Amino acid sequence: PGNFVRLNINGYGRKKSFKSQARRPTKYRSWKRQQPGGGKPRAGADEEGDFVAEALLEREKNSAAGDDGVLKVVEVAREDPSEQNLEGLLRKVFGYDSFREGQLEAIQNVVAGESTVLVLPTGAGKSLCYQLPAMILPGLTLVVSPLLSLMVDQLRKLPAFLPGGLLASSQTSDEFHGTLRLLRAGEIKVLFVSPERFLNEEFLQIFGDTLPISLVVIDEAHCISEWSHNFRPSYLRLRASLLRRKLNIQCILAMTATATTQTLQEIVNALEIPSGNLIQTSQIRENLKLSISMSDNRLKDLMLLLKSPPFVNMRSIIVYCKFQTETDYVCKHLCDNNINAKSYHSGLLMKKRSRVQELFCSNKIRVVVATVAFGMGLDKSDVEGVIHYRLPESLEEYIQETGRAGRDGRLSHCHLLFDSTTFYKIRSLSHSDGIDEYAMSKFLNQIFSSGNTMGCICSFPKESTSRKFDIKEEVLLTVLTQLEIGEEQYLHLLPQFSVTCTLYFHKTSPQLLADKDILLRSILNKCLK
Ligand SMILES: Nc1ncnc2c1ncn2[C@@H]1O[C@H](COP(=O)(O)OP(=O)(O)OP(=O)(O)O)[C@@H](O)[C@H]1O
Repeated sequence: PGNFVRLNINGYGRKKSFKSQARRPTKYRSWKRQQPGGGKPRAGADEEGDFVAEALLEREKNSAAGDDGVLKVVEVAREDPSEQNLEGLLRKVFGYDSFREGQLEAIQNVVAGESTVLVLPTGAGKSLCYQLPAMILPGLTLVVSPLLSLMVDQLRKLPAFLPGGLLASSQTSDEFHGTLRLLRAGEIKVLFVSPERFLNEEFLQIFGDTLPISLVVIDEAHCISEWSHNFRPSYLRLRASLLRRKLNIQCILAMTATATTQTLQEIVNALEIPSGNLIQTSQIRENLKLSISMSDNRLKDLMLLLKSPPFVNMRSIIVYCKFQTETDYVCKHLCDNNINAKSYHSGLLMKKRSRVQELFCSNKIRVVVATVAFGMGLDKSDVEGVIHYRLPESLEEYIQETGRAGRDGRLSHCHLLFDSTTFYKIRSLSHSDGIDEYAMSKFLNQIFSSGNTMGCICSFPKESTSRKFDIKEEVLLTVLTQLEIGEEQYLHLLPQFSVTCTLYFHKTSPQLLADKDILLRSILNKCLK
């Protein structure tokens, strides 16, 4: 007693506590061991680690299947990126006969070093538009992606001959340095990065002058816009001026399936993309038949829908719900009524989620009842039906989710169960991102109060700060990010972390140490004593 303090940086966290020096359990420990030069896989590696490890293992198998002819085709396309030569590369490496609409133009732009926005519908083949250039371009291709599961999925799908790596915020220092070694050895050509990690000091130090970057790809670029359905505050730092200044980036490829005119404008402005370099094909999916019905009893209507044509004859259906509990509840109801269904949401263990996805992809489950977590990165071409059990919160969200159906081009059906209670709830929530001047000034006061002047570090537990000022966590982060990236840099955001740990002080008391070290002092201020 008296010589230790429990830190709970976010006001909540893992139940386990870790003594100083002890390595905290990692999501990716097994990953590093699968990398060239790594050791044996760890017994009991955790779920997400296994997932990443599998992706890398699969890639290793793929790369063994490469052949010398590829290098020749790459060389030819590099010398002269004509349609014919790029098609040669497409056939040799990807096994496709021809480019789809928008692909060739995007690839030729990028290879010529021209920043481009690519708006293609879901499943139209956007990934190819950076994968193919990455083989030709001399430097590294960086891909910023909003979700770890998306990054893992894309890493898994990289063709042989295109070695990839991944940097996400939850990696340990060992894993980070493992990827760094591979990068420096030139063993990584495409690097996936989370937006939180991108452009932070540690990240910038990696590059310096030694690792030239040929292309930055911003996947799901609509996350840049505060008006999009999926705004991510950390995407705000993705601006052309910053990229140029900090990493000497000249060419950016922004990709999205769903962007309104306003969102597109924000993307183009932030990334300084010339107006002529917008490639957009029709976002209308002609093969999707959309329908809607008013419903006072959604569970009953869902059952009816699934038991009547056209849904009764379908092999693959996704039912989208809003909440995890709703997902489980609806799924149980379907199973009780002899419908072969499984639920999928981010509350399930990664292993269980992969299993559900696998069973669905191999047509062993007919219906997946899921939250929005199921979909991004799902590339099952023959999903025949998508049912919205709840109203989506925006049109873009609806387009993304219905976009999972009919990726093979065959006629597919999407039905929305509309109920007025959800509608009014969503309508009132749509104003909840607002923030009044009083709350804002109280929050700013706390950040810049006399104790927190220049050169000081302060930390905010997200949950309690959000409660205290009655401002949503995402809005808080948006405000902080704006203070960092505006014309004047008022503060510098350090990476977020959420762990609970116990520190033991053996000789000097924490208070004495705190007098000498501002970091320790501000950490101690947040501790549960
Ligand atoms: N030129 C092509 N010819 C045939 N198939 C292609 C071609 N380009 C891409 N594909 C295939 O189309 C599928 C969808 O591609 P991809 O995952 O890149 O789509 P996407 O546009 O990123 O979709 P989403 O926005 O839903 O993630 C993949 O299976 C891919 O292999």
